[in-house]
Amino acid sequence: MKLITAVIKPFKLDEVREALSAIGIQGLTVTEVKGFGRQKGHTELYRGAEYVVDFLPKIKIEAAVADAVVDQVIEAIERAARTGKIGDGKVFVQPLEQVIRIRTGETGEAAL
Ligand SMILES: Nc1ncnc2c1ncn2[C@@H]1O[C@H](COP(=O)(O)OP(=O)(O)OP(=O)(O)O)[C@@H](O)[C@H]1O
Repeated sequence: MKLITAVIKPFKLDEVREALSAIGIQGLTVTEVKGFGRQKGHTELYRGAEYVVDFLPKIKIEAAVADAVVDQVIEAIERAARTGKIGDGKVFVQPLEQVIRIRTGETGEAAL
């Protein structure tokens, strides 16, 4: 299993969620975050307003997925979140040791 973390532009959240649902991803955690990439200190347009601050609002998405679908998930996020402009975000992939569904005690991929 892998934990896929993506940091995306907030207005892309719906498209990314739909793309992930379409390939059968059943669970997702979403957090409002702030961050910067290589364009630190530059301006970026966010909902019509220009930001000249270092930290820009972003959305962090976390999905625990089976190894077999990792590539599909990355492709779906890339396709849905890309505008081609700076700040489109990043996808991080980490090994995931264990998942436990608290209600049933199921573990591993059965708990995803
Ligand atoms: N190395 C990193 N570590 C942790 N978070 C990062 C890192 N790089 C980017 N992020 C997060 O991803 C968000 C979007 O990154 P961003 O797309 O600006 O990266 P970039 O490398 O500058 O790419 P681009 O040139 O397309 O803007 C940042 O605001 C930050 O929250």
